[in-house]
Amino acid sequence: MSLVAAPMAIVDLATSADQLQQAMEVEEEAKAEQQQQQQDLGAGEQELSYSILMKGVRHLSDSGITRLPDRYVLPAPDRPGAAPATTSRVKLPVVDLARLRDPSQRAAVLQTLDAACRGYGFFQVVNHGVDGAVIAGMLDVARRFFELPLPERARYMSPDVRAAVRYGTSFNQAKDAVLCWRDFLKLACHPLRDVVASWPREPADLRDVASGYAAASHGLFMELMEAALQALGIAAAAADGGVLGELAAGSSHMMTVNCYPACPQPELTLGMPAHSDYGLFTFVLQDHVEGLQVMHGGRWLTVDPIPGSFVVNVGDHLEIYSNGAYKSVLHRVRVNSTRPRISVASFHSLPAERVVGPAPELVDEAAGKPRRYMDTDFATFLAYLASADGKDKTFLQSRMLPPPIHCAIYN
Ligand SMILES: O=C(O)CCC(=O)C(=O)O
Ligand SMILES: [Fe+2]
Repeated sequence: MSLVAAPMAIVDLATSADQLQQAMEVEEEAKAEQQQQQQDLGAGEQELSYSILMKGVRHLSDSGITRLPDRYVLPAPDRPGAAPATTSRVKLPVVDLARLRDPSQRAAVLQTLDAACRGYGFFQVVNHGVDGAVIAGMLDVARRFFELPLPERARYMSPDVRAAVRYGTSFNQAKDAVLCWRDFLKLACHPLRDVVASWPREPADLRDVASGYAAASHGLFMELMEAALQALGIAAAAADGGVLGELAAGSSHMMTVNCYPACPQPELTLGMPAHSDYGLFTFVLQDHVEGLQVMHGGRWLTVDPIPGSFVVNVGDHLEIYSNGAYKSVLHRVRVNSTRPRISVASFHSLPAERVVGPAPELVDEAAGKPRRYMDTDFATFLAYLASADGKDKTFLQSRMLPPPIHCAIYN
C-alpha cells in the first residue's frame, strides 16, 4: 500500500465507525418508535392526543389504525363526496415546450397557454426536456425520505415558517381545526448553493437529487414566465429588464414534498383542503396515483396524471400581476385507502421582500381596465396566515379592490 493511500484508509475507517454508530442509533430509535406506536394504540383506537397527532399521518398509517381519528373528520359539507360532488376526470390543456421553443409554432402554443391560464388556471407541461432520471429520482428520494424512522424526519420539525427546511403535518398545523391527511417536507431552494447544506442529511442522496430537480424546475419556470408575459402582451418590459430581469437576478423558490399515506376512511377527510397557491407559478410533480382536484365550472375535477409531465398552476401573485386576467384557482387533494401518494410542489415567485401589484401595462382606467388588486407582499401574507386559516382563497380575496363606482350624475 502506498503512503498516499494511508490517510484515505484512516478516513474510510473513521467514516465507517461513524456510520456504524449512526446505524445503531437509527436502529434504536426505530425500535423505540415501534414501541411508542404500539403504546399509542394500546388502549384500542381511543382518541389520540395532540402530541401523537403532530407526529403526522405516516406515523398513524404505519401504526395500522383502521378508523380515522376524530381530528381528521371533516364536517359533512366539506367532505370530498359532498356537493359539488363529482368523479369527473379532466385532461388539462397541454403546453408542449418543444413546440413553444420552435419559432414557427410559438404563437400557437402561446395561445394555448393564455387560454389555459384564463380558463382553468391549470395546464400540463410536456416535452419539457427535463431528464426522466431527474424526475424519477426526485419522486424516489421523496418516497425514501418519508420511509425514514420518525426521529430522523422529526429533526426537521420547526414552527418557523421561514426555516430553510421544515418537516410537518396537515396544512397549517398550528391553526387547523380539522387536520389534513398529509405530511410534508418544505425546502427553501433559493439561493440554491446556500441552502442545500441545511437540507436533510438522509437519505444520503437527497441534497444532490433534490438540488438537481430544483434547478431544472427553476429553469422551466423562467421559460414559462417569459412565455406568459409575452402572452399577456408585456414582453417589451421584459426586454429592458422588467419582471423577467428581476426574476433572473433573484426569486423565491420553495419546494414542498407531500406524502399522503393510505387512509382508513378517505371519504371523511382530505390530503389538502381547497386552497390557492401564493406565488406566480406552481409546478406539481405527482407520482402515478391520482388525487389532485381542480375547481372548474363549480365542480371538482380530478386531474389525470400524464407520466413525466408537470402540472402547472397560476398562483395568487400571477393573478394579481395580470390584474385578474390569469386565474389562481382553488384545488385540493383527495386521499385513498390503498395507495400512498407522493407529490412535489415547487412554488416560484418574486423575492419575498418584493411588493407585487398589477403590471402597469395592464391597468388603464380611461380604457375601462381599472386596477383590481391592492399591492401585497410576503409579510402581509404571513400576517394573514397567522390571523386566519389561509384556506378557500381568502388571502387573494383580501387583496381585491371593489369595482369602481360609476355615478350617472358625473357621467
Ligand atoms: O399534491 C398535489 O397534487 C398538490 C399539492 C398542492 O396543491 C400544494 O402543495 O400546494
Ligand atoms: Fe397547491
